[in-house]
Amino acid sequence: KAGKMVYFNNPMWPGEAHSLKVESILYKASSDYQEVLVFESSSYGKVLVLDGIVQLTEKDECAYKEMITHLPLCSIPSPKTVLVVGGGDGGVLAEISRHSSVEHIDICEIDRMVIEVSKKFFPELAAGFEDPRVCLHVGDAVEFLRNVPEGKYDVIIVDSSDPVGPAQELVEKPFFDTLARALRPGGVLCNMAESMWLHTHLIDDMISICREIFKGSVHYAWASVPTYPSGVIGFLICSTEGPAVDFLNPINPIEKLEGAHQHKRELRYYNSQMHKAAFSLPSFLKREVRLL
Ligand SMILES: NCCCN[C@H]1CC[C@H](N)CC1
Repeated sequence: KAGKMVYFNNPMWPGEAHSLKVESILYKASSDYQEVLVFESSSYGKVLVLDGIVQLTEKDECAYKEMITHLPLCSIPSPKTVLVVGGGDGGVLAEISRHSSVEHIDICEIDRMVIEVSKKFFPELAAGFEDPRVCLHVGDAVEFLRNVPEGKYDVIIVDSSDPVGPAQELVEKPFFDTLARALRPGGVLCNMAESMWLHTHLIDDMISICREIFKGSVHYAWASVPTYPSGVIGFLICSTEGPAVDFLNPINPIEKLEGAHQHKRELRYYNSQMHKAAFSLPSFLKREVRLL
């Protein structure tokens, strides 16, 4: 209700909750997959919530979408074909479209309601769907990837929700196998990889799986997102065997990116320094996920 605080607690972060003050509820319905809620908050703009978990707020969504997109796309020379798994709000699509080398973007989002709700309440993000290079597939990415030709993509971005609902399968080994098969040699995968403060077991499991499958390299990077539990979110960035990828030194410098895109929107979080810094990890994490 308006004026009330809404609390986000969840088995993914037992014993803690994050709260935001609600000015007004803008949308609330259940899709075939999850409950979809949009509300106007007092201090973070509009907020998109799926099954009681904050997915994005207007104030800080820039950090997540810019980093999950430009960390991989600025790491390889002229990426051409990109796949987004999830990402139904369109924010990542809008970021990918800044890269003039990209010729084709597939997106596979399971829940059509997320796309429609984003078009209505987050038009700046949903503008990503208007790019002529974008091809939308509504369905289960596990199924979609089974029918993708081997080595099709330069980059795959898994912009998923938490593995406690429709996204459960997206952190399991069989899915990573299909991702690796869909990438060309030297291709890059960038996955949402939860919080270093809350999920080191899950991160460790994901890194172990990726180390088996991606023989190029496996790195963990992170960004500050105040409305995500513990205020940070991580990214697992891997490359398949093939041309070496130096993730820590972006080769598509942001200046070029700034000039290349025809968008009037400037980047709000990503830049070359933040790119490099994102791979600097606290000692406890390096020990716990054996990234020493
Ligand atoms: N496309 C919007 C972001 C989706 N990813 C988020 C990662 C962290 C989660 N706790 C919530 C969703």
